[in-house]
Amino acid sequence: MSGPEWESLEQCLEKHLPPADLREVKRVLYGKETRRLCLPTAALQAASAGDFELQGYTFEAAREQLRQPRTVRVGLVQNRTPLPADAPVANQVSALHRRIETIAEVAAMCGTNIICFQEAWTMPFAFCTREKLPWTEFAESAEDGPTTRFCQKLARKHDMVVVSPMLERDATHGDVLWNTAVVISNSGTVLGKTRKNHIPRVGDFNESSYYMEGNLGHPVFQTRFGRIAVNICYGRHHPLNWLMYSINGAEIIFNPSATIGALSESLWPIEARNAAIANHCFTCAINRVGQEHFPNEFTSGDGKKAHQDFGYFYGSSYVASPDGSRTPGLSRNRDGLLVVELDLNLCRQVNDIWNFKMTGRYEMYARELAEAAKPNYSPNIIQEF
Ligand SMILES: NC(=O)NCCC(=O)O
Repeated sequence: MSGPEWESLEQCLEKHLPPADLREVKRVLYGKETRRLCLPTAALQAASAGDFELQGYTFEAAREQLRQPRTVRVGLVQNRTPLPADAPVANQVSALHRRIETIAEVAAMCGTNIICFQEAWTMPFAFCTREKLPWTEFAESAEDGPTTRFCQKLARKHDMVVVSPMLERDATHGDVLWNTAVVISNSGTVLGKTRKNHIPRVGDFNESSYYMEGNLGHPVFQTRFGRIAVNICYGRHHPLNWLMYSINGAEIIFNPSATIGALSESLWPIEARNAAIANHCFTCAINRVGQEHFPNEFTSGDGKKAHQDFGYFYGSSYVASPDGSRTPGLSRNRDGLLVVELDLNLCRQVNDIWNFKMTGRYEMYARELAEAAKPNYSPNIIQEF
């Protein structure tokens, strides 16, 4: 399994394919070509000085007679944890705040309207360890914890909606922890929060030791720049999870993630993209980068020797559009900001072509699922003997 030495699929294709083949391969792999977005020189220089990748693309929609284009710029941030996992908790959080502040500054220079960070962005992804301290100390109030206050400042300063996926401690309701994304309006107001609905129990993803499945359903947030939802990481393997955000009207669904190459790299380009196609919406897949080492060895009951790291977080963040096209991914090995311009009119335009909302047999599925979820359900198999 490749680590940082293999930069990206795109770079590999570009290196090895003659231009005519590359064009055809990209057409098949990525759909209609996304145009590169012209980004300000000052932003490119600041990204280079800050040692992170900056890429920009744009998805176009047809001009309509009665509706103006609904153009929005989203910013996807992928990053390493700047300090080692055994540094003091407060130092790790503040180093991450500083890193994100720098990247958000560049996002603002690129005209970003909605920015989203990676899953549990204020901490190392320590859920592999199953240890409680110090990792539970990274949890904060979603409403007024230091990270939310930090994001409110960013939102106000840059007139930007901020999606902040973090470990939540709900002190009002039994001090319970949740894997949450806080959505902060461009005015700086906390618009609300959403919680991870599906908790992995695979490999070293021992997250159920920390929090339960979310209890807030599938909220969609009406922002000044469009209706958005957040399907946190492992939720992307559940098509019905995407569907429910879409049924509630999401035009853009963010998928902040933390996932490693050995487990999911071959699924990564497919799942969020398929969700964009199936639900006539834009999806934004964000993954963290690098390898995180933990002070103590851990095992996960899967026969592997005790180890101190999770594996390689392969970045590769990208945006997919309702017409099935997608941007190239950010690299597998660098911090990065992907700025993508979307015309939200494309959601309805593709809906009118493919009609998945119209042809979806929701009432039939609802009836059959209600039956299938009963303990005495007997699967509808017809057989000769
Ligand atoms: N963070 C998380 O849910 N990871 C699970 C692994 C995956 O879904 O690829």
